[in-house]
Amino acid sequence: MTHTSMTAEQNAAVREYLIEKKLSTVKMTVLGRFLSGRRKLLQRLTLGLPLELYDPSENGEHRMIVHVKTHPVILDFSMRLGNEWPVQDPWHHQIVQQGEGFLLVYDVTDRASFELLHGIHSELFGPTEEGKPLWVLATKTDQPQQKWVVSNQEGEEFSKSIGATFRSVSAHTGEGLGKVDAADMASWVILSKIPKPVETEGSSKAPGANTAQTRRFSLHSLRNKVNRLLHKETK
Ligand SMILES: Nc1nc2c(ncn2[C@@H]2O[C@H](COP(=O)(O)OP(=O)(O)OP(=O)(O)O)[C@@H](O)[C@H]2O)c(=O)[nH]1
Repeated sequence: MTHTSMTAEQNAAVREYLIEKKLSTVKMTVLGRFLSGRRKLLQRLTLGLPLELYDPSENGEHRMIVHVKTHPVILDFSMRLGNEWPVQDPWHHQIVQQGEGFLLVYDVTDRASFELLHGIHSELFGPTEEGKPLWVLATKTDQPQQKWVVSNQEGEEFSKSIGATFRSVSAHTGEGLGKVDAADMASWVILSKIPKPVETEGSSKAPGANTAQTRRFSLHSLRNKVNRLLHKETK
């Protein structure tokens, strides 16, 4: 699955949440092997910087404003620079807990970077992360086919097995790293932050959500729940 559209009910729920919240921040955690291309990917996504340009202020933290249903949303990305084996680093546990959405990045020309994602997911993710949207990003897809050691099919199968959305991206060409892609991510994370929507007959699946989060929304009860959440957050 590379992209799923939101239903009309889900779109309405997100719109309603944003009207009430005025300005939302979405915290994204970026995980992957060192040199897998996370930094360049974030620089492309948040600054539109081409591959050759270097941002001297780079520290693994990136922010951008996107517009979701015309409302501004701050996307706040965190990653750890140059870390070989993230599961041994307590800081990673912390950013996973703080994350509201996750980008699991591998380099299509580096099998170790793909294998590492299995370990990252099984060791860093627990019940608290259930229902938080995940994306598996296959990067450096501009590289010639003969350099690829992980096919998109393999990437998609892994992504599906962990309930994530698969995307093929390139910091070189900008594939999958436009403002529209960022706004789409923000929408799904916002939807996942709206608590306990009521299940009605039928279901619709959000990217990255497992079957436990497969729901449809009753707008009336959702409005009450959003109000309750906002009331709690402003206390
Ligand atoms: N061809 C190609 N090269 C890329 C792409 N993204 C990153 N690279 C190259 O891959 C190398 C690593 O990229 P980084 O973004 O620095 O990787 P990182 O995951 O942040 O790794 P650390 O620097 O160790 O934190 C650099 O030489 C980049 O120029 C891409 O989309 N296409």
